[in-house]
Amino acid sequence: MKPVKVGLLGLGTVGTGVVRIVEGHQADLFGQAGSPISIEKIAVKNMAKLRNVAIDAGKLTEDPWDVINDPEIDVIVEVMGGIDQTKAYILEAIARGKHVVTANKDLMALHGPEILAAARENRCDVLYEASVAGGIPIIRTLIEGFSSDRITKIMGIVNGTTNYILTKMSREGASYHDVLKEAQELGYAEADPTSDVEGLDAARKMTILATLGFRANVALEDVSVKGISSVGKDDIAFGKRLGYEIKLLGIAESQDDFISVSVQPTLVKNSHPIAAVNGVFNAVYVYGEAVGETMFYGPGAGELPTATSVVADLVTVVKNLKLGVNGMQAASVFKEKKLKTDAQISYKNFLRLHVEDRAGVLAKITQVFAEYEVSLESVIQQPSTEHSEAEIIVITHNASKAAMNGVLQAFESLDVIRNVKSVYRVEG
Ligand SMILES: NC(=O)C1=CN([C@@H]2O[C@H](COP(=O)(O)OP(=O)(O)OC[C@H]3O[C@@H](n4cnc5c(N)ncnc54)[C@H](OP(=O)(O)O)[C@@H]3O)[C@@H](O)[C@H]2O)C=CC1
Ligand SMILES: N[C@@H](CC=O)C(=O)O
Ligand code: NA
Repeated sequence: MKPVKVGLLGLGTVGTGVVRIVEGHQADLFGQAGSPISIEKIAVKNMAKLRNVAIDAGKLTEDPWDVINDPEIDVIVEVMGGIDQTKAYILEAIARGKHVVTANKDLMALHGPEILAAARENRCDVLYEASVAGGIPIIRTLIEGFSSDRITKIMGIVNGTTNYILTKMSREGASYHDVLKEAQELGYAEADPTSDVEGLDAARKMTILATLGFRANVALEDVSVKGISSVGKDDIAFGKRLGYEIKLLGIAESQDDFISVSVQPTLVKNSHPIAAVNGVFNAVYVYGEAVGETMFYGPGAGELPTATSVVADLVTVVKNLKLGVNGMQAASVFKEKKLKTDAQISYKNFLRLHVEDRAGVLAKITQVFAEYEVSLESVIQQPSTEHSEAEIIVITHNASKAAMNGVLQAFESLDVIRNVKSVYRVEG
């Protein structure tokens, strides 16, 4: 039987896993897809590099166009990363009638609608399960599993690198920089890890999840983003004492079709299942009006978990080829996008303030909260290590983002406050 011919763009962490699974699971893949699958060509940056998997050197090329332009290739698997040039390769592949499987969230978050429209027009599949939460089949779940429900909240740990860093900082008191280096060595981090630690990678993934979950085209610029580079060991320790873990959470919410999407370090109550997600593991919590609470858990990065999702998409493409239905999935994005204003977005907050240690300070601070109608759940005061200074920890009830911005601005000119050490969203 003629195999389905695959062209691979990239043979790094994920590409190596794809080769291993396609080679190692041939019989199972054949059983499921109904055709043999053969990797025919592989584009890499440097052909001289030593590889971690046995490869016929004749299959390698340093020019991705050799793969795209090959009329024998049926499916392009893009696991090399990059945005503009990679988009050009993918659009040309689609124009030539090739199906595409990609792990590239950067590309899908920025240009997904354009690429998917081109795919529909050319009756091609473009599948991207590996782009969000590595080995967790969350994209399929949102498109198919929840097609009958209205989703109102998606909350996720969707970046393995930062969860690995925060876990090691919390459990072992490890240094941020040492653990980041370790995550890079393990193949979890992006080529430029700034996008992991500053939250951009998670924001790209939340753009994709919110688009699919709320069925409206959410854009990357709609996501407010804060990363973990300013999270200190003392924040983690304070959180722990109060019964919280700090996690980099992506949070997408929809109320009456008005949506908000954000990524930020968040204090998560220990009793919430997402607080127990550690190391490189990811989890996506989805709340649907009918189904209620659900949560999906698994490895978010790394060679074989990510490649599992890539190859599962490849099997879907081959099954669709058998059925003659490639590129014919119903569009699941059909709603007009309506974004919440800061006055409509509300959540609990944790604040750590360094203040002057004298009578009347607490009253002045609580007065500011009262002026902005922010009510408080708890206030704790303790001596600071600095002379004549006290530390105040406040947890608010749900308060609008607009009101909290007002409070923080007022604190800038409040003489008794020496320093707003940290402000975190609180969940759970
Ligand atoms: N690592 C992970 O856990 C996950 C990664 N992803 C995504 O998967 C993609 C790949 O990630 P990963 O495998 O970690 O990346 P790597 O950096 O490990 O691998 C990239 C591969 O692409 C090749 N490559 C890069 N640029 C070019 C180019 N211009 N022409 C030809 N080949 C090129 C490199 O060649 P050479 O080997 O010669 O340098 C390398 O083989 C990215 O989009 C990433 O965001 C998604 C989920 C998880
Ligand atoms: N760098 C990413 C890789 C997977 O998408 C992460 O750490 O999650
Ligand atoms: Na996934």
